Amino acid sequence: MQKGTYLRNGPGLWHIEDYNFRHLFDGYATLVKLQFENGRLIAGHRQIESEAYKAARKNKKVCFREFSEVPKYENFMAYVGDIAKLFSGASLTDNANTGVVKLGDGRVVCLTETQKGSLVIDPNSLETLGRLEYSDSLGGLIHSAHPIVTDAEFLTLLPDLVNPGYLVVRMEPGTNERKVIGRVNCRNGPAPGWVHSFPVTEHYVVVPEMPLRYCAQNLLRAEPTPLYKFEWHPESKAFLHVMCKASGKIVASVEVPLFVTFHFINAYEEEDEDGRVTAIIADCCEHNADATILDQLRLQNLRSFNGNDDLLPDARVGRFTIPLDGSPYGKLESALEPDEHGRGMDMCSINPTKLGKKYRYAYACGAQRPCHFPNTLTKLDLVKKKAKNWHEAGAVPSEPFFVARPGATEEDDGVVISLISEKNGNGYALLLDGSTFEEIARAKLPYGLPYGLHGCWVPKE
Ligand SMILES: CC1=C[C@H](O/C=C(C)\C=C\C2=C(C)CCCC2(C)C)OC1=O
Ligand SMILES: CC(/C=C/C=O)=C\C=C\O
Ligand SMILES: [Fe+2]
Repeated sequence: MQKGTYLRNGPGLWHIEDYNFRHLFDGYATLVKLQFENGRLIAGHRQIESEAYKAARKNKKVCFREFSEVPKYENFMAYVGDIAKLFSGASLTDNANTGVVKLGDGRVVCLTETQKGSLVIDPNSLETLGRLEYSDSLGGLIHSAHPIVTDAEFLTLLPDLVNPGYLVVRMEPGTNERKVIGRVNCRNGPAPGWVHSFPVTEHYVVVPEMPLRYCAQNLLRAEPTPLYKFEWHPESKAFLHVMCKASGKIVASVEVPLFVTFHFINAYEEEDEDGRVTAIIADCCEHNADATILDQLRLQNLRSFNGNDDLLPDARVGRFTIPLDGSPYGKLESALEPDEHGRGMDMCSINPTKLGKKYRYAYACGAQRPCHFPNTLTKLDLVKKKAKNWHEAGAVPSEPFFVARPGATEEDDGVVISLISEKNGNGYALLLDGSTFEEIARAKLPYGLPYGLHGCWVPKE
């Protein structure tokens, strides 16, 4: 196996003193590393030292606005003061608990939905080095938690809550300056749809406009609503916009069936026999247009599985077809029969060399029911429309992360890394063969780790 370090980020600490958080996404970020070297594995974990985390530790209470937790105000004036700080972003969290990416210039950055929560870390010591201060003046407070990162660029979306739309921006390695590629105006709705992630093809950026939209009112609330900072607007419909990366021009903007997704898997350009691009295909982990998955990720629900009740809402690989011939509608279908993966589907990865290109395989978490949370690792063959599943009773695996074998020519030639939380609270690192999906190795960890979200690979130079 290639020498290098797998890093995984995620919310990992869900209490301050005796106050317990309610939602999975509220936890203070915990970074985990698995360092592969000369056939040995060195593991470690560390809390990310965000301002939000440090302030909570110091003051023994929540001090910033997290995903659903907000500071408890001593009096009405304190509340009003905090609302004012919301508009400047000062009261928003920088708890970078969602993902971790390696930029083309070697910096490793942990991210969340807030722009201020872009924190540079040391991949060896896991030390928090400081904030990535964007040097442009694009402003805004939020961005997509999943930028598209390659050695050549960092692409992301900046939702505009005032004038509903999205800026598509690009940052070059070695700089902190995002430059605007173009802007998409929302087709409908009081606010932009949530953009936790978005897909790209070789030449285009796909901007999703989900009917699960940001909600300014919910942002101001002290108590969480069932959809947290969002609102479900089926009447506002759903759209996908396609922007040319080189010119910033919108080449398609189609209405699609209602959908709910956190994670796009990949996208690519479909060509006719003359090599002309006729359509864009975009795949995502789609929750059957049901936003209740967000509330299902409350810790009380996740921790209350009794072995019998089946509470995980159905999900599938949603495949969008976006025609580029000016037609007003796009299609949404299941890319394979959802029963292939137990009707659970999230936390996906692909071979990064296939980013934006026609691809065959994806790795994700599926379900072996009954369950409350995705509990299998699944390899999806999107050509044969088949899935191969890994499952161990009572275990919860985190996102399967694909690392190609050096010199590989086949798409699935590599290993899949996942961290497994066992029923008894212990945990281990699991390596599956990317091709056969059989176990290659497992390494028991000296202590259990919290569930985590997204990872990246930092090769050893
Ligand atoms: C995972 C994961 C974490 C996460 O969100 C965390 C925050 C702090 C999100 C905050 C917000 C929104 C979700 C909507 C708009 C406002 C704002 C408060 C920034 O989301 C995840 O999926
Ligand atoms: C854990 C999850 C979403 C994470 C977002 O980053 C979804 C699980 C759903 O089935
Ligand atoms: Fe995510």
